[in-house]
Amino acid sequence: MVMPSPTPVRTRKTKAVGIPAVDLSLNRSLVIELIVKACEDYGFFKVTNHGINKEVAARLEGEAAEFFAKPANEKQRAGPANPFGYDCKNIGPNGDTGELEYLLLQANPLHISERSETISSDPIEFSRAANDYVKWVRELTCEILDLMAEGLWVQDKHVFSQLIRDVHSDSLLRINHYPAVKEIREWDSSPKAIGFGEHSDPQILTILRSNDVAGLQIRLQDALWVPVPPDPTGFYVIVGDALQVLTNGRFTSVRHKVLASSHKARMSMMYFGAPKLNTWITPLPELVTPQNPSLYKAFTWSEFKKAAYSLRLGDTRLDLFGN
Ligand SMILES: C=C1C[C@]23C[C@@]1(O)CC[C@H]2[C@@]12CC[C@H](O)[C@@](C)(C(=O)O1)[C@H]2[C@@H]3C(=O)O
Ligand SMILES: O=C(O)CCC(=O)C(=O)O
Ligand SMILES: [Fe+2]
Repeated sequence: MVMPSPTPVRTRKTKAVGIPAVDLSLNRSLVIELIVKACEDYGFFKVTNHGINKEVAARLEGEAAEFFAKPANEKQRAGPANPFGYDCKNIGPNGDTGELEYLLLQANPLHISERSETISSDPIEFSRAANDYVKWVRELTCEILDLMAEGLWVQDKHVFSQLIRDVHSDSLLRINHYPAVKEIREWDSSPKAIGFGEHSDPQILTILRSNDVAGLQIRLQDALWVPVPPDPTGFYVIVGDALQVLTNGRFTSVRHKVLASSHKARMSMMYFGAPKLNTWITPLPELVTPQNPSLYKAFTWSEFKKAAYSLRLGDTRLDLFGN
């Protein structure tokens, strides 16, 4: 009998590229320069020295781990996610699937505390942990958006962050759990299971934090995929479609995906910063010039969301709104 070769076979094209990292404690003008460059080249970067106490993420991660460890029938009490709550393997309303289970919540205290009743036997503790996390991560999102606005030389430095700060902002909190894969055959050339398929995030900015388990990959502009090393001490920043439009294409929303291929479960927590539903999303006037005419038609966040939810996960929805 011929045994399979023990040599790992590369099934997809990936590239060994360093992910941009920005130390937020550095000099402000250097931080701004690094952020703008990362958003133009990658639509993605890591932040370190962000000022968020590690206990804040650890508490929510602990609460979520307790929830995901429950028997399936108990978890289903918090679902299905249409669009909010718990779900397993189904992503969105149009037949997309992945090797994960998740909680998807609106990032406001009332919604979180109502939902906590079906998520935890100690709902007060769960909602405290989730609301605390959201509060800190929203601050970080706004700080980064202000740095971006400054780097783009727009007049109103809070032009992006005020959209997220609005009490009626449509921001979301998502906690994904990718169960461990029982057997990984290094020599197996079959494609790795898709945890979360290729897509861009529709919102303005996503702040992602994961445990120490790999799986996330981003797609570069030359279409090569880059694995993102997990770092529970940092936060990854993802430019969303709405920020691409607001910056008239100067920042690009990054396509990303998660491969489910580890012996250990991956847990990730995403805060998706979004405006309120009736906000107009249109390129900032400062970024529209005769040399750079507006690339997009004006639309409301509600119209864009409706389009996103009528499409599949991997579809490029911005094509529908181009000039
Ligand atoms: C297939 C879908 C799932 C999604 C809504 C959509 O119709 C297309 C966008 C998807 C996405 C990706 C980023 C976020 O995880 C998410 C919550 C979002 O706002 O857009 C998901 C949506 C979802 O899982 O409901
Ligand atoms: O789970 C992850 O690491 C990323 C998930 C993701 O991209 C999403 O939920 O939109
Ligand atoms: Fe995403």
